[in-house]
Amino acid sequence: MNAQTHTRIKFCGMTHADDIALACELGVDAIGLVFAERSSRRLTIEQARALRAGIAEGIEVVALFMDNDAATVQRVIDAVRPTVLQFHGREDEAFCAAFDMPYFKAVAMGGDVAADALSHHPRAVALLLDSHASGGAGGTGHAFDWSRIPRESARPFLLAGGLHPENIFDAVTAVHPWGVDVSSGIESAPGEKDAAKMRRFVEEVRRADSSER
Ligand SMILES: O=C(O)c1ccccc1N[C@@H]1O[C@H](COP(=O)(O)O)[C@@H](O)[C@H]1O
Repeated sequence: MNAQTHTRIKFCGMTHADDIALACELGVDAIGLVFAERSSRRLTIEQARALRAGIAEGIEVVALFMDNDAATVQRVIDAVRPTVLQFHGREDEAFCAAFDMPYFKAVAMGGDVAADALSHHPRAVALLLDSHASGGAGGTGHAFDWSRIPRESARPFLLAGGLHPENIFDAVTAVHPWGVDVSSGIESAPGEKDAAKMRRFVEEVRRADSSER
């Protein structure tokens, strides 16, 4: 039995104000804005500032970076005012912690997973387990083998990678993550969120939460 009754939900790669309004209405916990250079969901600072204005109070605003330089990260912090940073590349702990903000750090679960992978980045608020191999890029849209998640980890983690409305119930009931993070699984095309998928994703997480009580 899982003591946690509310799995946190992060919708990532939001690019349109009306999708953000729906995400807020659906009660997600966090909204991700992407600044990774090679992403089809990448925003300019001006776009992100406009979208940020539509994010309801109390919802975490997560700025996602992948090996961006420190000056870019600081510019985004100053202009967009995220509440959490997410580092999805090869950033080391000193880099991630230098901005003096809460952060999520992506851990590559797709290749050889080091036995102590979940003990890295002790200052991260949560680790984010994604399906890319070490050194590769995240946001692949593919799931990894969830049985690779070390059972003894006491760290909070967000499950990510290839989640969608059809597999999220199984994911939550099998893995009991602190939170889940989804991008392509609630889209109709890269960067284009799908309202029906967004709704079903949230419903399925809440159905899994109820079944755990
Ligand atoms: O969303 C992106 O475009 C992205 C770009 C570069 C690195 C990570 C990215 N997104 C994150 O990737 C995972 C999994 O995404 P998906 O659901 O499999 O599409 C998730 O943590 C996103 O935040």
